[in-house]
Amino acid sequence: MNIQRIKDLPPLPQRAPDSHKGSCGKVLIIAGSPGMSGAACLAGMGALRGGSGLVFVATPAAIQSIVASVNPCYLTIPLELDSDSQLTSESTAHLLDQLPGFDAVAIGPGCGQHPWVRDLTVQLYSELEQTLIVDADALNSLAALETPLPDAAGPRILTPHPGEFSRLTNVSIKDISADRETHAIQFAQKHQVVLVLKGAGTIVTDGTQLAVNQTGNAGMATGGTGDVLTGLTTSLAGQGMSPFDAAQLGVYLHGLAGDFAADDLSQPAMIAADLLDYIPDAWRELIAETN
Ligand SMILES: NC(=O)C1=CN([C@@H]2O[C@H](COP(=O)(O)OP(=O)(O)OC[C@H]3O[C@@H](n4cnc5c(N)ncnc54)[C@H](O)[C@@H]3O)[C@@H](O)[C@H]2O)[C@@H](O)CC1
Ligand SMILES: Nc1ncnc2c1ncn2[C@@H]1O[C@H](COP(=O)(O)OP(=O)(O)O)[C@@H](O)[C@H]1O
Ligand SMILES: [Mg+2]
Repeated sequence: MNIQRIKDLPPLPQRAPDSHKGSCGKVLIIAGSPGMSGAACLAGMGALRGGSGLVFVATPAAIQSIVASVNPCYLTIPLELDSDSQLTSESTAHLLDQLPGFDAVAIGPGCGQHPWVRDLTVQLYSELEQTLIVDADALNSLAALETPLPDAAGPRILTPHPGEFSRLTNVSIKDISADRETHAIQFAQKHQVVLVLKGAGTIVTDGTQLAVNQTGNAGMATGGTGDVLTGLTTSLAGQGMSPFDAAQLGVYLHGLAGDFAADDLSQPAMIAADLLDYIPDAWRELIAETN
């Protein structure tokens, strides 16, 4: 199959003067667990900085107050767990009832490898009609399945780093690193997903198109930067961008924010939360370039 190499960025989501929070995308991020509340916060704030009109973060009830206290701009939904680490039936019903109202959904950052994460990931992967961004422990849940990936009811964007991709494919990190493009394209074709293979020169491919990202730097090799990307990509998908375009633009903006952060703060000192403070500069540069 001929692969189309994409060099140009897609058009940016438009924000009409009469836009309101109901027209800029409403997204849901399912993230976090005790000890990893930060991943939920970083992903939620990444979605806010991406431009979403409304961001909801669903997180285990035990850490809801921690997550909510970090930023007042997203809303939180408590996930009630039973003694088997499963969602209670009331909590499942409450979450599923709200799903049709979201424009895009993400699952995985900081969720840990618990039964509720595995079951909810599989259910959303197969049944959600909107774009689903699958990251971190949701990827690990898919990798642990004894069956092939389920058929998906809607577009899927998978955002593994090489370690997660290795678990998904049963190919060693060394072999993946030797030919990142081929492994990414084959996976995207086989599973009909947009695959974002992270790391220096992040690859975005849907199996027919391929973009190799040119922004970003080694200062981004610090915990939590991927969680910010999940939020950003979910936000762009929720603003109506196609899954491939949302992934390509999200990765580009994320890396550009990282480059601005490194310029000001240095690669060693920058941390994931700094990316959130530099996404505005990245947006400004992109908006100026396209005007
Ligand atoms: N503040 C927080 O709450 C944070 C929570 N996190 C969560 O921590 C959990 C574990 O995720 P981790 O990703 O840390 O652990 P993993 O065990 O999934 O992956 C880490 C390993 O993957 C490999 N790897 C990653 N990037 C690579 C690259 N570019 N090239 C080659 N190999 C690479 C390395 O072997 C590395 O040790 C997830 O739920 C994640 O979302 C992290 O996102 C860090 C921040
Ligand atoms: N050397 C690097 N150059 C460019 N980008 C990098 C580099 N190292 C890490 N990144 C980026 O940082 C992010 C790390 O994501 P991930 O490994 O999921 O981190 P975490 O799970 O800790 O949030 C990815 O977007 C990745 O592309
Ligand atoms: Mg990650």
